[in-house]
Amino acid sequence: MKPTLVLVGRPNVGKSTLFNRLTRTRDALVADMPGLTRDRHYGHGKLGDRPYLVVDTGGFEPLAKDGILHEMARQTEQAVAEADAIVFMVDGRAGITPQDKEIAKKLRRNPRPVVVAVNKAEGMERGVAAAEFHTLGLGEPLAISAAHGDGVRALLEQALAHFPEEEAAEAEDERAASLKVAIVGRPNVGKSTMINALLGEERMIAFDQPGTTRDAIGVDFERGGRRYMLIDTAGLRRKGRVFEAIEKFSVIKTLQSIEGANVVVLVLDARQDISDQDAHIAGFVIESGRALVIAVNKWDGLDAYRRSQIKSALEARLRFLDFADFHYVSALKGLGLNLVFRSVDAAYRAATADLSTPRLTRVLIDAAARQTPPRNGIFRPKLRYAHQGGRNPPVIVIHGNALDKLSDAYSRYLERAFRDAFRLKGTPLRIQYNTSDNPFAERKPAERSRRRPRGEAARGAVGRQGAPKTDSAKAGKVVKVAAKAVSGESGKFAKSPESGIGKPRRAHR
Ligand SMILES: Nc1nc2c(ncn2[C@@H]2O[C@H](COP(=O)(O)OP(=O)(O)OP(=O)(O)O)[C@@H](O)[C@H]2O)c(=O)[nH]1
Ligand SMILES: Nc1nc2c(ncn2[C@@H]2O[C@H](COP(=O)(O)OP(=O)(O)OP(=O)(O)O)[C@@H](O)[C@H]2O)c(=O)[nH]1
Repeated sequence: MKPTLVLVGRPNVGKSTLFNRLTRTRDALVADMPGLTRDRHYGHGKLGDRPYLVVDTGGFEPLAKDGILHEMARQTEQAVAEADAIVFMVDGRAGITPQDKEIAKKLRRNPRPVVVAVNKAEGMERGVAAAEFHTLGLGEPLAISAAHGDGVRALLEQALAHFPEEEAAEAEDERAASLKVAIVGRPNVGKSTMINALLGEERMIAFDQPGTTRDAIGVDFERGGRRYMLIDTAGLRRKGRVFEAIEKFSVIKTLQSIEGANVVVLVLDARQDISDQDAHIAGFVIESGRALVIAVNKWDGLDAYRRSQIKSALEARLRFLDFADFHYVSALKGLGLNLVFRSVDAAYRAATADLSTPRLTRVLIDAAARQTPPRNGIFRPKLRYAHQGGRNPPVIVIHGNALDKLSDAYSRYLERAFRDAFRLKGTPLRIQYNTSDNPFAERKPAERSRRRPRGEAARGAVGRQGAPKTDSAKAGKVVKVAAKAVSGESGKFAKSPESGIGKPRRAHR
């Protein structure tokens, strides 16, 4: 399982700046999906090949006794208790404050590894910046600059040092005997009721004790002749011979169980409006590349008018989930769960499908024949062939020329064509473009200006020169999804959850 890093520190030390830096590549994956907003508090990151999850706790207020700050402190304490490693951020310019000491006191009692990050240390002598923070009693502090990136790699290396590198285990897991299912959703949507309904009905096979605290508890069960493992999200506890879901909502458990699952069942509450939290959890599932089934719960006792109202509201708000099956269920009455599991199976099949190169290419060529990729300036994108670049989620790599000039709308058109042809229902799908050299890219500027075509076209050609993609284009590898992440790196990041952190230009599921 991916290790989870939790960022703590008093307000304004730079946690969200660091969070953005640690998670910046994720933006490219899920941008451009209508209606999808992202939570600024949790996301994916990578150090080289090593993936991790990161959670920004935002204003940790250990001194608050009641009200909203108290609630925030409670959530932070829960995150700290569930973290794999903690990054404790302090402000190297402000020096130690009483609040820092208070937080340090709590962290010293925590058994998890803690790294002290002394932020805003750019332009300062590293040793000097970090020196006074030794007195926090949490080991060697590291001087960093979240804004400029200095020291961030060393910080990550230290924070992740305790965790073994993930090996090819995941690929093996894919074919494991039982299909791993996570049932997730915000508090009170009925997850526990659903889990109890599932487990209560079914014969228990085994109960896996957690080997370490990082391993989620899983419960095996059989349904319709197939084996599943339900990954613990709601806090499954054994009560005599039955299992009971008891614990309260936990962000980290939710993230980890999504990561550990083959298929995620996202439970929504038909009687409540869709909230940002619902959309954020869904967004995280897509980011993780997990197959997804939606269960709209509490469907019992609603009249026809109310039901149609709810359906159209869901459609409007969750358009970015149109690749997934929606089921309208009642966990309380045990209705509709069979259909949910049928979709779970189908989504997993789609996620792990083998897509043959000849068929992919045929679908691509047919799609291009039905609708030619529109010209973009002087560029006429040309689609040549496609092959599968990965599974779970499926990755389709398309080869051709000037593919970085394809519009988002055309990309979505291609995605629909692949989804229809291969019946890829319930799984995110990633499309990558591998474009051949741009004939203008290698020429010297002088030569280019001599040969410059007129008008729009000329501006297009010159404009490309400074684009961040040029290097990778030369290498014959423009992977569109990655392009923006690079350009979003510098400068100030917005903090609003709606702001999309530097708005990637385009991306694909
Ligand atoms: N000089 C300098 N300023 C920084 C650095 N990192 C963050 N800042 C600034 O510090 C201020 C606070 O940064 P945030 O990332 O919002 O801090 P935070 O800890 O998330 O704050 P809360 O959300 O209130 O908890 C902003 O004005 C940042 O621009 C850094 O490395 N160097
Ligand atoms: N009418 C109706 N009520 C339901 C249904 N499923 C759950 N509920 C009720 O919704 C409430 C919340 O259900 P839980 O199963 O505790 O929800 P949860 O998502 O596990 O909530 P947390 O434990 O807080 O994460 C309870 O009062 C349930 O009885 C349903 O299908 N129909």
